[in-house]
Amino acid sequence: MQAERNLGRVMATAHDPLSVIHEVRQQQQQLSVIQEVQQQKEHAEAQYYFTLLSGHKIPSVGLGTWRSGSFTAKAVFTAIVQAGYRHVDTAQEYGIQEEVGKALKAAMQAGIKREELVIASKLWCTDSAPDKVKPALLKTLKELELEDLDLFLIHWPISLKNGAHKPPEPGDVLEFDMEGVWKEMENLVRDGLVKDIGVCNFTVKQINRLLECAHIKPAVCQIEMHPGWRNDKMLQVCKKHGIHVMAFSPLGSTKRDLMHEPVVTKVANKLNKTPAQVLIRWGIQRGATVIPKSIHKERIIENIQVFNWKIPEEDFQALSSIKDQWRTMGGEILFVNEKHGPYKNATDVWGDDED
Ligand SMILES: NC(=O)C1=CN([C@@H]2O[C@H](COP(=O)(O)OP(=O)(O)OC[C@H]3O[C@@H](n4cnc5c(N)ncnc54)[C@H](OP(=O)(O)O)[C@@H]3O)[C@@H](O)[C@H]2O)C=CC1
Ligand SMILES: O=C1CO[C@H](CO)[C@@H](O)[C@@H]1O
Repeated sequence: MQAERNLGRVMATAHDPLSVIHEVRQQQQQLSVIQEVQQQKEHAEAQYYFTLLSGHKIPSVGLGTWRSGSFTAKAVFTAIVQAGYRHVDTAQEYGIQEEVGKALKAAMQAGIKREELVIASKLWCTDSAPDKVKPALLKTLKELELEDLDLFLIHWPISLKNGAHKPPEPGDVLEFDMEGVWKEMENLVRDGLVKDIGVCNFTVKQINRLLECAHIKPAVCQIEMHPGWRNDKMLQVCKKHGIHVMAFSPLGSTKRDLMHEPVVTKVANKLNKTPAQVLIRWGIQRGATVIPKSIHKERIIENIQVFNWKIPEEDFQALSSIKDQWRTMGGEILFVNEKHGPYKNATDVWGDDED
């Protein structure tokens, strides 16, 4: 608009015809750059959101906060105010929700509106019992200093007793009342405390069981997903039911060096992007929201520069062909190979809960 006004002013006031032509050309160039930037911005914004079953929008990139420790508040504030993130993923279990809350408050004081933000948290296993769901949510809201939450997820399809060991021991595991817990999750939506509800780490069988008893379908299923653990079956099943997938540990977390995987570095070099950007973009192109964690400003910014470019089909296929497939999440917390845990082993997706 400003360039258009300037252009009009030049036309109206200039006397020398040659200088008028020169200035008009300059202004036209300026105008087309502005238009291009505006189009790119709109394009990036359009790419930044997916729509959930409820009709609410969810960003395709969010900031992960697990293990962010004392750097959490700074990382969250940087992500929102300096890097343009509008989605933060956290959990009661991470022990940093008060830090997240401080950063959200500061971001809102800096002019970000609450309704622009999608804040997700999770119900920890020691609260995975019907009578504990609402108190757990209220505690989370208090820590985050929010009146409502955008997304509340069952963290694991498992119930643990209070004071369970970390990692839990077999004697810590209780019967998981999926139907009862989900009913209480639904009540949170009805009470206006939560906009959308969902699950994490569910197996295909558990998703199917949940769909049989749910009155409100899970909007989101958060699972480990990256080229080293594609999780194809879960992705397919979720897509079939319109459940949006949120990919955790998209960079391989701290256990898997995906950023030096030859195919990842090859594609990154070819596209002139970083390995992290290629991994994040790969998840988005599969239709998922991706939640990389970083406490470093330059990486936080880098990890959201994943719009206005695409991984070409042949490179996408190459990234989707890594043979060595295993989840980074599981073994260390005894959810894998545990009688009551969801998975039989690190490559199982169906789960043994009904075997
Ligand atoms: N629902 C669930 O059960 C689970 C949910 N999650 C969620 O998913 C989020 C992401 O997963 P997470 O396991 O943390 O792992 P990520 O795959 O996001 O990897 C995080 C690691 O990558 C580093 N890193 C980040 N960006 C870059 C970059 N551009 N270049 C190089 N290194 C980088 C980080 O270091 P640094 O911080 O030093 O930059 C950190 O060591 C979690 O934080 C959590 O919110 C995770 C696991 C389970
Ligand atoms: O999100 C996650 C990260 O931290 C937890 C352990 O404390 C995991 O269980 C989990 O799934």
